[in-house]
Amino acid sequence: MVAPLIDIQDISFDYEETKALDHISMKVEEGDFLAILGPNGSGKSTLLKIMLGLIKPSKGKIELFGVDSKSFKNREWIGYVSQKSNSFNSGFPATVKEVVAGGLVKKTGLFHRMPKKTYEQVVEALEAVSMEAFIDRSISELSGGQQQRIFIARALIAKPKVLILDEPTVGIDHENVQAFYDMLARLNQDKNITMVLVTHDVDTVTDRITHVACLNQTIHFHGYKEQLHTMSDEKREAWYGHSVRKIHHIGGSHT
Ligand SMILES: Nc1ncnc2c1ncn2[C@@H]1O[C@H](COP(=O)(O)OP(=O)(O)OP(=O)(O)O)[C@@H](O)[C@H]1O
Repeated sequence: MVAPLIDIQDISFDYEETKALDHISMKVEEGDFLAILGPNGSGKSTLLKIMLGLIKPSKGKIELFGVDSKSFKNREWIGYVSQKSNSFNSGFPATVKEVVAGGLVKKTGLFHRMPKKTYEQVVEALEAVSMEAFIDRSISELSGGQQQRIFIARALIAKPKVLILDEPTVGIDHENVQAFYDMLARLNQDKNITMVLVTHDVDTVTDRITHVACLNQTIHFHGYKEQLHTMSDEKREAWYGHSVRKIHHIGGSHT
């Protein structure tokens, strides 16, 4: 049997006084498109950072591709687009191709002329996010949504098997959010990239995802989105407090 790509085993995490995660166990399997949902402060970003190895759990362990994360070497298999990736200084002088090439694991340094192979890799990554026409543009001239696609291309150029995105649609206007999630769904289905994302766009993301994890310090539900309606009202209340109505349509429940 193939090992889960991410296997979180009974982890807890405290920031000094604050308990952020409490005995979390969950697995992400190859091909999943998982949305992690939860109210503000429920530990979503903390969980992503643990998956990425940016912070170590206070308790428990995590295996990546079947290997204990402490000895996992193939970090390039896990791509990451952080929440604030597109909120850089608007005067940032780089071109799109320079930003995307910056995602290569083996960097060739700063170049006057980009090597042909690097250029081809940049084009391929930009094609995957339908942004190849923007290759020579300055990144600072692009819209928030276009910049976010460029940062995804920057993650894709290293050929990750999993892409982890923290609220990727922040700064993207409403009309473009649908198209953005369609693009992620294509990467998931056509390029077999497993997707893990944190989002508040519950309405828009529902059609594209396969799995949902409902987090609020602990996991209140994790499974196929179609099964979410089996979650009891008490669990929903414990998970999301007063805003539970917001997510009732996922999984086919209309209560
Ligand atoms: N660097 C930090 N130092 C101390 N406490 C922190 C730190 N980062 C997060 N926290 C606390 O840990 C808890 C979980 O935070 P986290 O950022 O993981 O939540 P989140 O679900 O991503 O929130 P949001 O939806 O608002 O982005 C919160 O109570 C938060 O205040």
